[in-house]
Order: sequence, then structure tokens, then C-alpha cells
Amino acid sequence: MEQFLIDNADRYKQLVRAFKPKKEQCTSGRTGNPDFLISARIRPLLPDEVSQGSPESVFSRGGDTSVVDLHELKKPIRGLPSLNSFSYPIDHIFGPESTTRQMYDAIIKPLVPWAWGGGVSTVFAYGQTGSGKTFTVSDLEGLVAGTLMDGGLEGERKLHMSIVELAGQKSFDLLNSRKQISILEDSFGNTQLAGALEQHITTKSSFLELIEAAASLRRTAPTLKNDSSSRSHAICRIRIENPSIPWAEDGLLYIIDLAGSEAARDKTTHDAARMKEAKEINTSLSVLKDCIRGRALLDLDPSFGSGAKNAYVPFRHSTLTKTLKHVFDPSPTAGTRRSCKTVVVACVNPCLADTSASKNTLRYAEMLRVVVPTKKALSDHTNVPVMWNNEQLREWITKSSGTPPISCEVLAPTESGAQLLRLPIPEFISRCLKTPGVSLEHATAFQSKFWQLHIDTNTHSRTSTTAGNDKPGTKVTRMERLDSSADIETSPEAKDIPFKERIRPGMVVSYHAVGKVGALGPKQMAVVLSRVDAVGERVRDVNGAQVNPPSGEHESGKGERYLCSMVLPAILPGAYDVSLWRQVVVGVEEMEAEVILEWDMATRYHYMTV
Ligand SMILES: Nc1ncnc2c1ncn2[C@@H]1O[C@H](COP(=O)(O)OP(=O)(O)OP(=O)(O)O)[C@@H](O)[C@H]1O
Repeated sequence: MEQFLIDNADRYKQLVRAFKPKKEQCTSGRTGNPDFLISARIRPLLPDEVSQGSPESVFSRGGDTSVVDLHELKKPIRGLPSLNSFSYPIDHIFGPESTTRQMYDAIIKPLVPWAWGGGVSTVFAYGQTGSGKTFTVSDLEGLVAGTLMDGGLEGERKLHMSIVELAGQKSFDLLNSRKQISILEDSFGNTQLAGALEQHITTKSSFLELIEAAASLRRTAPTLKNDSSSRSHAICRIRIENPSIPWAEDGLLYIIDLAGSEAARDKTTHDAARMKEAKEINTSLSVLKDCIRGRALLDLDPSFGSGAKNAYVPFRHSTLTKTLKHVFDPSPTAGTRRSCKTVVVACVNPCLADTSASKNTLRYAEMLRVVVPTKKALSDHTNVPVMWNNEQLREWITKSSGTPPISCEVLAPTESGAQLLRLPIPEFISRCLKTPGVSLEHATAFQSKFWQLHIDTNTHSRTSTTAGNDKPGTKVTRMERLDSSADIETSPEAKDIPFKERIRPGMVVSYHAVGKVGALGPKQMAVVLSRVDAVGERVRDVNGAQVNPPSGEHESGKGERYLCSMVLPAILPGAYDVSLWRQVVVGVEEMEAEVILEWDMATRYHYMTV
């Protein structure tokens, strides 16, 4: 610690004790979006920091405020040093005495059943080196594993885990010996972790073993420096499949340990590569901030459309946010936007010597917060589901849910119309199925009816868009949509080239499966992801077979082989769904034709147009 701070530590502590916030520093009165919580965790001083005599500089103000105060000691030109104080409104603050369990119970635990029900839940932890990110994230992973695996959640699910590390422009698979992988976007705008291994998890211990294996790979990465963990982003993704609603989108739970800013005292050792790395981290955190704010703004808009025109979610601007597309998908089409809950944990080092980095962390946290506007009057919106209160919603459910009527006690015990629209679809259907006599078809049809009503009441404020458009509200023709939906544009001349000679990631093909044929029969469709030799030897297809076995072991006569995602018939006639996680290997010789699928926003399925 700087000599000036050591010499004046007692005066500093005295000033902090006497601190009274000014009027404008007193309020936290703003309420954050309940689905986007921004929290701060202030760790305790560590024994060596105490022995150096470092005072604490960051405090939770307590009382009925939700404000963090940070105090610096100002060097005077003459006279005695004085206090320079800053305050930051944050949704939830956990002080040095709080345990990770208390934090988990207060803000993280609800994310687990949300993902279990088919939603997207994300926890981000960030902060400067040594602020407690790893401490917090590893405790949280253990607690999440407990909630997921202790049998307390309703229904059966299949869990799959992948853990990747993003360092600058490169991505590595931490479940596959740090093999380099590619983050690709397919023609539907879905992000693929091409080549990343997904492990099926069945027990808490296998969950924790994978986490530990990934953490040790990160710690011991030979090419990185000692504090490698703070110079890269680590993304743990748990995909939760619900076998009882096979067409439903899988729930996703992300736990993300973000690269942090550095402690001021570490900056003296910078070389050019390190400066470049720091710049890349700052850029990705800045884009992340814009995406979190943009998405929170979109979700605030009660009509899921009109006010959202002003929100911009630039998720393609960094590998981190591209990888998290499910979290930030800005499509104004209500059905394509996944129901998300997000918690950000800003980890703060309380040392007086590190206030500059702590200010950055807290300022960043403050910027992520989106203020909820005052609610509009609800009474005269009898036909607009998004404006219904719980009473109006229950009345409509009882009247419109067919025979037998779906129990509103179970479907929407407390929710408003807007909250029910945000509920993950599989969870909506699971709740409907709890009414005796209600079948899957009945529940699905009622869910569609509810969405259809919502869509119909908002069509005037909608424009046609497709999944993957960055800017909502832009009118585009069907052909423009199809052309712009792939990373590689298809020129008019390309149409004259046989499709087998222009196979690219994102292309949809029909094929005639040779050899092993599943329950769907030999005629199938798939989205091309990559050539099989681009993925590691441990990656397996939907049948558990190695995708890229050592040469000579795969079936011959199929030509060039591609890893593809299956396109499966959906519950509605003529409709298709892309099943990203069910991957197969298709040889060029098995492929029959290129297929153009178009997205239909009302039913939220793809339809074949050519
Ligand atoms: N809430 C806490 N209670 C007690 N000790 C803590 C707490 N948070 C962090 N620590 C301790 O502080 C030290 C630094 O924490 P940690 O390694 O988690 O920081 P980090 O932000 O992940 O750093 P890096 O980015 O360099 O990996 C560790 O010794 C850890 O045990």
C-alpha cells in the first residue's frame, strides 16, 4: 500500500465513520427489472491485507437503501487529507459477512427452476483480479449442482454440460483438452459452438468433476500467464432437455466467469500483448453492457414491440455476446425471444489501495441497471393480454381454455398477462398438464391461442423480421431475409452452381440416410454445421457414435462428411423445428437437395418454401 495511505490510515477510518451521505447520494429509490438483477459482493479483507494495515474502502450503506459507498483519501495541496466519496445504486448488495449460500438463496436459486422449465438463466460474475470471482463462481456452481441434482425439481430432465473459454478472438473447449473450437452462426441465426464437446450429466458428483476438470485446465494452461483465469471468459452451459415435451426448446443455464479488469498495482508489468488483451476484454465487456441493457429494455416494454424499437442489442459485436445469443436475441417476434432471467454479480475488493479498479467495477454495475418505468393503468385493455392483471388473466383462462377448463390456480396463481407471456413455453405447458384431463395437444393448442391473441393485438406495431436481425423494426422482403440469414451471402450466380459444390455452414439439405436409419425413416433434413474434420475425436453424434473417428473407421461411399443438426417435423402439420443439439454426420453423396426453410412468427416454426 502507498506510504501516504499507510500514514493516514487512522484519519481515513475516522472520516469514514463520520461520513454522512449528501442528499443526492442518499437515494437508491429506483427499482431494477426483476428479471435482470444487478448485485455486488464485497469480499472481506484477506489476512495479508489486514496485516499490511489496509483499511476497507467499500461499504454497503444498509438500512432501507440499496447503495454501495466507496471512499478514497484525497491528497491535499495543503492541510489535512479529506474524503472523496462515491455512491452506486445496486439491486442487491452482499457485504463481507454474507456467505455464498445467502447470496444464492436470495438471488440465484430462482434461476435454476426457470431453466428447468425451459427458460434461459444466466449468472455473470466479474470484477478485478483477486476480487473473489472464482471463489463466488465455484461456490455457486456447487449450489446449482445441488438444486439441479437433489431431486427437488419437478419432472424428468436430461442434462448436458459444455464449458468453453474465450480468450481474445480464440475459443477453447475446457471439456476436451482445450481443443480450439469455432463460434459460428447458422442460417437461422443460432449460435453453434462448433466442435465443442457436450457431456451428459446424471449425478451431482459428475457435475462437479467436470467443473473441476475444466477449472484445472484453465489454471494450468501452459501458454497463459499465472492469472490466466482473469484474462479470459469462461462459460459453463447446462442444457436441460425435457423429454415429456419433445418439441420444446431446451432450457439453458449459463454460469459465466468474466475476465476482469486488473488491480492498479499489477499494471506496471504490461507489455504490448497484454495491452492488446486488456483492450479486447474492455471491448467485450462494453458490448456485453450494451447487450444486457438493450435486452433489459426490450423486456420492459409492455407490448414487446413498440418501445423496443429504440433498443439495440449488438450481440454480434463480440465473441462473448455472440456465444450468448440465446440470452440477448433481440428479435421483436415475441415467440422467438427466449424467456430470460439474468443476474450479474460484481465482485469487489474492499482494499483502499484498489479503489480505482473497484470504482470501475461498481460504475459498470450501475450502468447495467435499467430503471423500470411507472406502470400504466390496466383497466381499459380488455383484449390485450400483455396489459392484463392477474384477475383479468384468470377470467380469460377460465373462459377460453376449452374443456376441461385449465386451472388458473395452477397456470397463473399470481402472474399478470405480461408475466405469463414471459414464462418459458415448456413451463406453461407443464402447468396446463397438471389440470386433470388436459392432454398435451390441448395444452399446446391453448398456449398457441394465448400467443396468437397476443400477436394479433400487437400486429399494428410489428414489422416482419427474421431471427438473427440485429435491429428490430426493419422491414425486409422475404428474399432479403433469406439471403441475409447466412454468414456467407448467396450471390445470384451461386444458384447455377450445383448445391453439392457450394455446401456451407448454415445450408439446409434434404438427404437420404445410408445405413443406420432412425425412427424418422431414411428421408430427412439437416442444417450443415461444419466438416467433420473440424471437430475433435471425442465429439459424438445423436446415436453416440464418434463424429470424427481415426481415419478409415467411418463408412465409405458417403463422400465428404459434414456434421449437421437435425431438422425435425414439429407438432403442427408441415412445420419443422431445428434441433440444434441432435447432431448427425451426413455425407455429400447422401444429400439430395438444398432446402429453403422460412420462419413463421405466428406459429414459431419453420416451413419449407422450395
Ligand atoms: N467472500 C469471500 N470470503 C473469504 N475469502 C474470499 C472471499 N472472496 C474471495 N476470497 C479470497 O480472496 C482471494 C482471491 O479470490 P479469487 O481467487 O476468487 O479472486 P478472482 O477474482 O477470481 O481472481 P482472479 O481473477 O485473479 O482469478 C482468494 O484467496 C479467495 O479465497
